Amino acid sequence: MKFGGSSVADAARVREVAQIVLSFPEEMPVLVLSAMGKTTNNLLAAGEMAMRAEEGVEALEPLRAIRRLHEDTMEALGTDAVTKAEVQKLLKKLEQVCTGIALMQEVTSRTRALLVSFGERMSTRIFASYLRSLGARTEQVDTIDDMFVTTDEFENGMILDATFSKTKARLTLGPGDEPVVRVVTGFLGRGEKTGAVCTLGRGGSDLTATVIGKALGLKEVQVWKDVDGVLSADPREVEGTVPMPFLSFQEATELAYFGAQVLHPHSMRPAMDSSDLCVRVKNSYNIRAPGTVIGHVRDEDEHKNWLLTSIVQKKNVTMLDITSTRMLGQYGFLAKVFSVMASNGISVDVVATSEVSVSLTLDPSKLWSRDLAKEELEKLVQDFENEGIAHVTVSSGHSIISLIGNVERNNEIMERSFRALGSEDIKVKMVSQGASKTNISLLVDQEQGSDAVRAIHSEFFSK
Ligand SMILES: Nc1ncnc2c1ncn2[C@@H]1O[C@H](COP(=O)(O)OP(=O)(O)O)[C@@H](O)[C@H]1O
Ligand SMILES: N[C@@H](CC(=O)OP(=O)(O)O)C(=O)O
Repeated sequence: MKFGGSSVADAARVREVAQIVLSFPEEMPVLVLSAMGKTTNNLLAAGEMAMRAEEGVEALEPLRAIRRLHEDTMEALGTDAVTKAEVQKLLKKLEQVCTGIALMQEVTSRTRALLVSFGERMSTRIFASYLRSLGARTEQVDTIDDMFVTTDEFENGMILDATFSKTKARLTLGPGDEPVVRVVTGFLGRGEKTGAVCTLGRGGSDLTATVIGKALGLKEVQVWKDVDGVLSADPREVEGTVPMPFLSFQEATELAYFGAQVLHPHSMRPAMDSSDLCVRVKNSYNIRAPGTVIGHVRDEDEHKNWLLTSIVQKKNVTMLDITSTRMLGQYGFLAKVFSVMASNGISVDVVATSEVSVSLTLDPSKLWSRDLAKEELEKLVQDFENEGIAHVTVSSGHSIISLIGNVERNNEIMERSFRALGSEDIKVKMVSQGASKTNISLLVDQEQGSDAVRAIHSEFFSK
């Protein structure tokens, strides 16, 4: 069972979640917890501010907020003295790391990963202590202690195979062992080569949960959030969203990749690799809601009525239009285009080709900062010119609207979507339905992006 930051945001939420966990007396779930509330964001802010700090870093507001939240929570829950001491030690170490950043006037990716790790390391200790106070046998587990092994991208480590055997060994109860609830840190691992603390990328606790599910051969991983499941669109953008009873892993992966914050892009992979593991998205604020089951295939009945699952928007998208009359249609044109992209280390999101041009959208996460993006794009355009691929135009400020649904009925999906967009006078600049069987992508101007999502959502979910 995984509980995200919003589910363990304060003492009251911790009490609620503990009741959810204890309502499964016959089970001894493995719990995966994220940092409390907005602690991860506060830790990142503390790192940035520490770089410019003059006086002692402990005065920095994000650090004060972190200390206040965890001390107040321990006070309210009556945390035992040993755990209190452990958390105080972590808070002290956190301040030392920030002091180091202030002295060095620099915060590296490796340091940021270490910085954010304090969130999950504290939340799991406090939660385990509270469960113990309710009479449950519990054990707090740090995945950075010889359990989750990742590649050495400090803030986006990929899970390495060694993780599965280590996790199985660490969490499997022996024949004589007393049943115990393990409270495991989400989001964290350790780089195989550097041995440095690494994170699995923002939202990575979902991935921690599915990795554990696969390692232990579980039937179900429950991901508890603050919504009734995977919804038909982002509830912060669209009114009247409805929870989906079922999603395939592929739909969930496309949703996450194309911008739905609700699931981590890589979190479905371990579940997809396990023949009988499903993921259930539940709401810790509304435990009666059935939630969304994410599994391999829809059953027949489901499939018959299945049209559109969800609409998701990815903003801040840059598009390249590559026009060449000389090379189009000739063997190797596309290969040349993609080799230029690869040599610049820029990943492509969506492609649409026409008789005389290729349009590519660039994954915004690969364009970290405005000036880097500008330099990077200028070099990219220059490389295309040098390759003699002819004219390239760059345009930014687009949104990709992805329609995750039954692409076998894409005529109906497209016809109704274009009608909805037309009635709002929203212009579609590119359409792409890649190899994916579940995703049709439309490119629109970013300032019309949310209106586009609302118009399509109203067409399919408000009738
Ligand atoms: N299609 C969607 N379905 C459900 N939630 C969505 C969707 N798109 C965006 N969200 C947002 O994702 C949030 C849940 O994801 P997240 O913040 O990662 O939860 P947690 O921190 O509890 O794991 C919701 O509060 C919601 O605002
Ligand atoms: N705390 C980490 C990991 C995570 O998955 O958080 P959440 O479950 O709140 O999305 C983050 O904020 O990215």
